[in-house]
Amino acid sequence: MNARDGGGGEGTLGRRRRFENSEFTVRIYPGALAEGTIYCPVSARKNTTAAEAIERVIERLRLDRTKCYVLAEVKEFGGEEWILNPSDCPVQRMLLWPRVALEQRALSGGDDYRFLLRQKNLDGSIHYGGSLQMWLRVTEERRCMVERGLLPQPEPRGDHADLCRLPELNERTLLDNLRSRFRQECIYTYVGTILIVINPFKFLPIYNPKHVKMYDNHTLGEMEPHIYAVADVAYHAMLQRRRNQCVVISGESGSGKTQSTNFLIHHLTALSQKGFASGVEQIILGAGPVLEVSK
Ligand SMILES: Nc1ncnc2c1ncn2[C@@H]1O[C@H](COP(=O)(O)OP(=O)(O)OP(=O)(O)O)[C@@H](O)[C@H]1O
Repeated sequence: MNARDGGGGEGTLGRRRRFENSEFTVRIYPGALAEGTIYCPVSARKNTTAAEAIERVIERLRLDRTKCYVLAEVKEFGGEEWILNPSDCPVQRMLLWPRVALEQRALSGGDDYRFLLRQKNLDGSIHYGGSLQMWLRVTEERRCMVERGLLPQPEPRGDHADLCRLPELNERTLLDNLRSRFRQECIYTYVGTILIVINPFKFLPIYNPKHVKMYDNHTLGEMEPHIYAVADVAYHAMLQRRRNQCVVISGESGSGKTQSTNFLIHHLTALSQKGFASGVEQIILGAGPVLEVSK
């Protein structure tokens, strides 16, 4: 869970008001209700109700509106599910979770705690549609098949990973597409061979060795947009054409140019060393601050 402050303020009252206005990201796992989606991040405040959060998930994942949905809170992997009333506030429930569940969601440890989206039957009973473990296993297997090129890369619902593929291109559709992807934590979007990055200002678990391997030797656009894909194309073009390659990174101050450069260098050194640590990445990164002062 991440909180973004809604404004200034001083003292206890100010801090409390700021907290009341803080926006949190609640991850809602739709399970079998939305194929290919692990979780749907929803922005919520302390007083956002379960009904409102569900409405946002329905909208984002384009779920069947004729069905009735509820949120279930799980505190133990595979354990009992507590169904929230429509007026319950998920953020308030999350604030009772241990710190590890709130702060280290990308790591292990807090992963037992989560909200699931469940379908409610007409008679009021809950349609469970298989266990979460089973569904996560199926999703993981599908993801592996996509990685190996045996299944096509699914596009986030209603979104385009390449703005060139927007059926109608104007400022509004373009910004809507970027916003919608950003809300699903897809910070990268292509415009042909150009990569747009929106600074998430938070750690995303998309820069690990698994991703380095995943983007190794693929043509641009084949996989979900990523800075590693750009680095990969430049690296292989350099090898094939035996010519220097250039990646231009531009943006306003604080937009993430340095971070993007670091990720780029990380991928290039990982590709060139193929697992052999030579310290070259640290040497190149170490030169960064020196080069930046001469900007
Ligand atoms: N991909 C990213 N993932 C997570 N956080 C990021 C990412 N990109 C940028 N950030 C965050 O944004 C901050 C600013 O990014 P960065 O220093 O790269 O900006 P910059 O464009 O190089 O700024 P300047 O032009 O002022 O040097 C980083 O310290 C980091 O916290």
